Amino acid sequence: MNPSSGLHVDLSVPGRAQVELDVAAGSVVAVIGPNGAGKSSFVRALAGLVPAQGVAVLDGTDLLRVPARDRQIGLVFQDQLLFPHLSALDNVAFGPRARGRSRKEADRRAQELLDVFGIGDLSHRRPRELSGGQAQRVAIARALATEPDLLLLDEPFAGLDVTVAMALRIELASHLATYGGIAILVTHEAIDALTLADEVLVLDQGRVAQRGTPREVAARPATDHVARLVGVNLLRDDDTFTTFSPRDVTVSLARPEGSARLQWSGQVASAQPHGDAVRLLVETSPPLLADVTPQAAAELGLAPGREVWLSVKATAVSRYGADADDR
Ligand SMILES: Nc1ncnc2c1ncn2[C@@H]1O[C@H](COP(=O)(O)OP(=O)(O)OP(=O)(O)O)[C@@H](O)[C@H]1O
Repeated sequence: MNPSSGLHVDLSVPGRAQVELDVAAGSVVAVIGPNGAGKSSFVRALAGLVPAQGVAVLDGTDLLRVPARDRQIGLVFQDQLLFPHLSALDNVAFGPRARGRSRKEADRRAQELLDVFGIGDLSHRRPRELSGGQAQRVAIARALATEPDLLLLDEPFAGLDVTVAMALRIELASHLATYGGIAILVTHEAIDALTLADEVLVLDQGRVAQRGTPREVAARPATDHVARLVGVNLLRDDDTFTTFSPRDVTVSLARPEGSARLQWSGQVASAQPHGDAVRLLVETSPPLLADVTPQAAAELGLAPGREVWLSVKATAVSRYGADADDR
């Protein structure tokens, strides 16, 4: 990597986040982690919305030394609202105009972006005349319009209808594929981390718990949270990790016979449809996922609060880490 391109971060928001990170130009980084892990504090520090110590050097310039309004950054945050008195087109054209583009050129660019995000025909509408999903598309178009070197997206799909979120994800993915800048995306959804990102940054209690490609993080999650997010179960014994799929977990109401199996008991915390199955989150220690058929869920009364036993065959688990043979 050319030392003057890309992003080098070593920053601290005292008591909230401490992050060291190097990102190559053109990369998309997904930031994941449990509630309160410091994800928002980290991206808001880059945007200049919360005070931070340290450095964040983007293409040779330390952002933390640049006033927030002068940072070449596109923001899509839930609370960074659209200008209510401007049309969708004017909201998107605002940035390019403010940076000296002619009105005609800025409007042309804004219209192009609204077209890309499938709302070109709504360009004359004010924010209050748009649905949540449409307004969110305008916000993303606005963030991209200035061709920022760094794009920060804090849960851009939160609160949207599943279908709208999926469509927006696809549009954003195709845009990010050709975007030359760096994008940092905070998300609670595994699908974002796995499909949109080149790299995943896992935060936990304000610290970096893991970094890697989506494939690496999914194959070898370092925290319970990530394991559940990517849909595998993770047990940790010092430096050895054991993983198994929720599909390989047997759920029963009575303690399973036979000692050759790993087994746990706990209360069902949630039961959600998951493809053809019902995915249970069970409050064992640590919490585990189990997939059962809808028929089994109904027969066993697997609703939140139900006490169950979980078991898994030794042949269904894989192990990795210092003491495992690492296959
Ligand atoms: N304005 C604030 N002042 C002081 N502490 C804060 C403030 N905002 C957040 N915190 C604390 O900083 C820590 C990190 O919070 P942050 O919002 O960055 O986490 P997050 O990973 O984005 O969480 P979530 O997924 O819930 O949005 C938490 O302990 C939180 O309570």
